[in-house]
Amino acid sequence: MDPFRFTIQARSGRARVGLLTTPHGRVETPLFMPVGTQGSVKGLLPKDLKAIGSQVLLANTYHLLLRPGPERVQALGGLHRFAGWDGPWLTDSGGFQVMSLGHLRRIDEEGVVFQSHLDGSLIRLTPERSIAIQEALGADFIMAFDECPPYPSSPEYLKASLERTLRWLERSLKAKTRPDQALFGIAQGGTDAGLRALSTRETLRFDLPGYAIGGLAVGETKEEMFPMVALSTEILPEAKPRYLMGVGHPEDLVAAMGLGVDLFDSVYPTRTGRFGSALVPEGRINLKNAQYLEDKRPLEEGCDCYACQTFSRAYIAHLVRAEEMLGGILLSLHNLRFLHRLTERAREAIRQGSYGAFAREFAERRFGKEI
Ligand SMILES: CCCSCc1cc(N)cc2c(=O)[nH]c(N)nc12
Repeated sequence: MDPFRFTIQARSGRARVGLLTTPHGRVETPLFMPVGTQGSVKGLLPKDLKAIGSQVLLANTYHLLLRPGPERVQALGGLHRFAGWDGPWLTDSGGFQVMSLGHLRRIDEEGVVFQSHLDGSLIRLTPERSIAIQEALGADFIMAFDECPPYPSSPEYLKASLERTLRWLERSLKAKTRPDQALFGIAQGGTDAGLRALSTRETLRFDLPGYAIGGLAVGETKEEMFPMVALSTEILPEAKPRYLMGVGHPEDLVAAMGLGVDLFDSVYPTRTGRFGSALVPEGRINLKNAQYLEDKRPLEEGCDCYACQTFSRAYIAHLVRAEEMLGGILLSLHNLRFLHRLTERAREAIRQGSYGAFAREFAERRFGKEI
């Protein structure tokens, strides 16, 4: 039986609730995936991630290639055993991080050559090697090796790049050997509607368990991004999960879920938490601001997370000012719980057939008044 069945449980407009079966359990979509770049979601224990409703974690092939190395992770039982998370894992293919982190030396038909950001050593990544690494790491969802073009890029560059990504997808698929891993293709095309449609349609020529919308959330405006998301989900098949890569602001999740996106990831909630900010329905509060030093309220009234149930804004503001680790930990925990509660409420609204009302209520509270 297919280890990656995806069934639609409910619909409300273009939004949908899905049930996605994996070898490491069933998950409900739409869902937000915390990013555990080097095999850990910074500062948070796997048991606490489970407690706040995290379902799928992400890790970076690029980072784990550089340190500790896929062979070591494989010898130690694979990502699930190594990192103590028994739910589903997704690994990105490495190309994006090379272009955003590594010192890219060359990109050609074969793949990319980059200089490690750790020790400057030269490393080659190809579709075949990316898949071999992801197979050794043992994630449930693996990504085809792609190029995420820089923003902005010329139409000529976007077209040549998406065509190469399609050839790399074919090579990624040919290199895949494990039936217990789901390979997602990644559509590109930047913010050019014609090229975005071309890349999405050509990616669909490969019958895959899921499809990612790549090349967005790379610096373009929301006005440029969302028409591409809408165009993508109009073309992508209803019956397969859609993954919008790198999107993690609450308002963007609400808009994209309304367009039929099922999976999200972003470092935003944990990174902004480490920098001292909490996500709240009205937007974001920065605990470095002196106004919170005597504020007895929780980060967010009504939030059920450990940070909100146990501590005041005043205490967390103190921790942030004192540069205590616990400050970033509590804020990361709350911010992830905030996004998981948002997707939980979204799923309930979809089941009730009232996603439109849910999105309007969210927008009124988020944009209706200043904090
Ligand atoms: C662990 C991080 C996963 S998402 C990283 C990411 C983020 C964004 N915004 C775009 C892309 C993309 O186009 N391709 C790939 N492989 N990854 C992307």
